[in-house]
Amino acid sequence: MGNGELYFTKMHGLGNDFVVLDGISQSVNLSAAQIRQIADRHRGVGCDQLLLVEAYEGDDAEFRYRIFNADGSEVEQCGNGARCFARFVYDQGLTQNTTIPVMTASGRIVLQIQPDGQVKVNMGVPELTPAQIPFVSEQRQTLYTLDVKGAAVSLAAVSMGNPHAVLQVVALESAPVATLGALLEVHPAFPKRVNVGFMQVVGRDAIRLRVFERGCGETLACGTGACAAVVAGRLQGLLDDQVTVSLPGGDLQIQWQGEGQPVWMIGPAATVFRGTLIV
Ligand SMILES: N[C@@H](CCC[C@H](N)C(=O)O)C(=O)O
Repeated sequence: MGNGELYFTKMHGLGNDFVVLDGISQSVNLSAAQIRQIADRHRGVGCDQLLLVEAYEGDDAEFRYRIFNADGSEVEQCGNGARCFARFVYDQGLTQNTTIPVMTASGRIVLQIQPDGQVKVNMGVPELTPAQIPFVSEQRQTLYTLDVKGAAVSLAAVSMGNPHAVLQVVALESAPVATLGALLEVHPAFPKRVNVGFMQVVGRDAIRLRVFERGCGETLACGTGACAAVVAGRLQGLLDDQVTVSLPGGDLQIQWQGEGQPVWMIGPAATVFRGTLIV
């Protein structure tokens, strides 16, 4: 640290907050330690994830965007981040298009800026094969049972490009999000660690959700977590194909027609401030 400056934008999607860096107009090469410092809420700007926007050379996408958790780890996908990325490249004049294909570490996704300013995202087809999540199991099941410190925990396992465990709870307020979330994040059954969602089913078209995110702890909202929860709930026969997911930071609309189909997410993205980082 201490030998350069980087322009950044602070954004959030339902309180899941991001430092967004334009890696097209400036050169960005950050170590994991520098990302941890930027994400630090006392010694840095503070964020759940850092998003890096880059040019993409191929024909099938306009941009590439990379996602780093607050602990410095690079990850595959981020739903709230995708919406903020779309607003960022559009509002900064990096594109004039309102339909924006972008390459992520888990493949191509397509973002659509809506007339009301919200962003609709095709989040791709969920992956349910254990080895692809990755999750250690001989066969695919709707629900798995894991031993967590001697207790049997029932959960669904879904990848939205990144790995998710989804647990159903009766009362969200008293769910052991911090304790059980932290234990499951590093459970050996998830070799790349996991995001852990606690889902309360309110009706066939509504759930409440809290997510303990891999690499940063509980956040106010998790877009891929909302998608994974709807997939898990649909596969258990609990939900219809259009679901309002209420997170601590606000609501997302999630649609999933079923096996082999992509998950659609609609939600807001907000810009909070811009500034200069000393790195
Ligand atoms: N907040 C994100 C997910 C960010 C990445 C996640 N913590 C992981 O490690 O996979 C979202 O909105 O999806």
